[in-house]
Amino acid sequence: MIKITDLEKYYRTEEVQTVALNKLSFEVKEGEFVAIMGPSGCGKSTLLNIVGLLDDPDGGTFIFNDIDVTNFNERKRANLRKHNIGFVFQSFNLIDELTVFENVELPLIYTGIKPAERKERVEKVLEKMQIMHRRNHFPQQLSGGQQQRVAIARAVVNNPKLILADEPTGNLDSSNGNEVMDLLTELNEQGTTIIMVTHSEHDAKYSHRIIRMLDGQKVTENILTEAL
Ligand SMILES: Nc1ncnc2c1ncn2[C@@H]1O[C@H](COP(=O)(O)OP(=O)(O)OP(=O)(O)O)[C@@H](O)[C@H]1O
Repeated sequence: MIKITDLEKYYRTEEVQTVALNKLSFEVKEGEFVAIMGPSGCGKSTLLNIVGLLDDPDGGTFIFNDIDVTNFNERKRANLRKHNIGFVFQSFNLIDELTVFENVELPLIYTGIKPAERKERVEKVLEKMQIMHRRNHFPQQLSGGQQQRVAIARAVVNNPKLILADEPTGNLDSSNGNEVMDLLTELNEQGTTIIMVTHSEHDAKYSHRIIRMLDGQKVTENILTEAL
């Protein structure tokens, strides 16, 4: 599904140039659950932004679903992104002014789904995430664990092939964190490919494979289990 070869990304300010990704290469197959680990500043978020088609690399190639997307412009990237990729962030990134239902409905509006079908799909995913009883609440009225369940509902409502999760349990206690990891595992078992950045060895154990990074490069890879 993903083939990255010699990926490079630089950040330039007037005085200095930071190498965020230094000829990084790896592959992720459809159905895999991959964890990415490494110290602060090693380039994990930069990598996730490129894989999520939110940013473009300065060198190397990126193949997504057999398409070379390395030089896609923003319009083409956005189109591919909204149909194929769901995002889950550490800080949930829900819109405070919208209800639970409206937050989850938003990606369906972007992809042009009609209201009746939107209602059906949002309700189905809220049921699945066991948050239906809070459908008319606003994010601030929910616990952290509930907010992350809403964020996962929003990430999956368009049935993306790929979920990118950036420290999804970073703001949760261990019981809510485990619940989120169980949800991600369940989605993976149903066929969704997952790439998760984490600082937690505990969370990384839910994955099939751990890629460890240092200074913008891959240093090791541990295979834990085979993907289904
Ligand atoms: N917008 C930016 N401008 C300048 N430098 C940046 C920018 N974004 C990231 N960097 C630098 O690029 C390098 C990689 O950053 P990145 O955020 O990808 O690391 P990370 O592994 O995700 O870190 P963390 O675990 O702390 O989130 C760091 O040295 C960082 O300071």
